[in-house]
Amino acid sequence: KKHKFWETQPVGQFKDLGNASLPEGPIEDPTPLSEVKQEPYNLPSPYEWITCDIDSEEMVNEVYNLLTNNYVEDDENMFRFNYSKEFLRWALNPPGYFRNWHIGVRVKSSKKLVAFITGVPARIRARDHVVNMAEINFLCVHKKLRSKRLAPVMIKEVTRRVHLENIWQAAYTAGVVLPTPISTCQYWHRSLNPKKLIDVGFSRLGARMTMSRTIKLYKLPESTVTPGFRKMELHDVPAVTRLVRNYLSQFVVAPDLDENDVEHWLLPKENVVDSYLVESPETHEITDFCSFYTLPSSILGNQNYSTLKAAYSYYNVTTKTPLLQLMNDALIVAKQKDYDVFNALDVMENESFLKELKFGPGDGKLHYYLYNYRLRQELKPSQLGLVLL
Ligand SMILES: COc1cccc(CC(=N)NC(=O)c2cccnc2OC2CCNCC2)c1
Repeated sequence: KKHKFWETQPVGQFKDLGNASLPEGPIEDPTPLSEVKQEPYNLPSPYEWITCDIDSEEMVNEVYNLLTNNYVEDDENMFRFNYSKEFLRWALNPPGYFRNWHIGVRVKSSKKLVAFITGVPARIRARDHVVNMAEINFLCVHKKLRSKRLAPVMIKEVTRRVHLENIWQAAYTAGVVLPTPISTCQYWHRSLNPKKLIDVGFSRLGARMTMSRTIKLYKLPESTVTPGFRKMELHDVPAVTRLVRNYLSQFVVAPDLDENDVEHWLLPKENVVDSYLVESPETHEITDFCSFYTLPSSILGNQNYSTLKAAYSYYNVTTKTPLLQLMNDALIVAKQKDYDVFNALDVMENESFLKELKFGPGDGKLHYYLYNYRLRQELKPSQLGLVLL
C-alpha cells in the first residue's frame, strides 16, 4: 500500500486536494509538552540512536562517509551528492541549532553509523504567518538496510525531538511524490565545462553539434560585467539583510531571515557558499545580491573523473541590475572558480533567466513539503522563495 506511513501523519492528504473548506494553517494543534513522548522511539534490536556532534572530527567523518556512499543519486544512478565536511558543519550549525536534532542510527555491536536524519530550526513565513519550523534534511539509510522500514521511525524520532522544543511544523524536499507537495519544481543546469559534462554522461552532444561548437556555445567572458560587483563582506550584513528580506516578502513561502541568519547563511564561506553584491560606484548603496552553494557530486564509474563540481543557485535579489545580467555574472564567477555546472530550480524569478542564459532542463523534479501546515492550494514555483540545501 502506497504511503502507509504518510497517511498517518498531519500532512495534506491526497483525498483532501481541492477541498477548499479546509482552512490554511496548522493541521493539528500543539500537544502539551508533558504529553510529548519523553523517550526515544524503539529501533529494531540490533540498532541504537546516537546524537551526532557534527563539531567532532571523528563524527563528521562518519557522517561524511555514510552520505558519500549512501545518499541521494540521480535517476540514472550515475552521480551521488557528495556534501563536504565543512558544508555539513555549516548546514547543521545555524543560529539556534539543536545538537540532538542531528540523529544517527548505529549498529550496537560494531558501532557503525548506518543511518542519519537532521533538523535545523528556521523561521519560515507562509503568507503572512511567520512560523518556527524545522528544516529536515539528509535522511539517509545505508544501501544494505533499505526497506527495513527504518525511515518512518527516524522521521517519527526527529519529529518527537522537534516537538520537545515546542516546534510543530517542518519543511523538507524530496525527489519523490509524497502526500502532498506544496510545490513541484523543475531543476535546470547550465554547462560551464561542457567537455567534461559530456565525457561523464551528465550532458549529451546536441544533434548536429560538434564538441568545438558546443564549447563555443557555452563560453563566458573572463570577467564580470556589472560595475560595483564584489564579494559580500561582514560589514555588508545589515544592508544585505534589508535587501533580501524586502525581496523575499513577495513570495508566499519564504524564510524570515534576520541579520544573524544572513551572517550565517549568506556570508561567503570557502568551498561552501559564495555570495556577491553590487555596490553602486556613485552612491555606495547595495542594490543587488546573488549567491550559490557548493555541492559536488561523486561520478559513479568514469575512468577520467571522480567528482562533478556543481554550484547551486541560492538567493538572488535585484533592485537595479537586470536579473539576467546579474546571473550571467554569477555564471562568470562560477566558471572562473572552475565549477563544471551551475544548477538552479525554477523557483522565485529564476524562470526569467534560465533559457536565455542557456540552462537546460534537468531530468527530474524537486517537490517541496510542509509538515503540519496546510496551504489552500499548491504553489507555482514562482511563488516559492525557499531554497533548501
Ligand atoms: C548531479 O548529481 C546529482 C546527484 C544526485 C541527485 C541529482 C538530481 C537531483 N535530485 N537534483 C536535485 O535535487 C537538485 C537539482 C537542482 C537544485 N537543487 C537540487 O537539490 C538540492 C536541494 C534539495 N537537496 C539536494 C540539493 C543529481
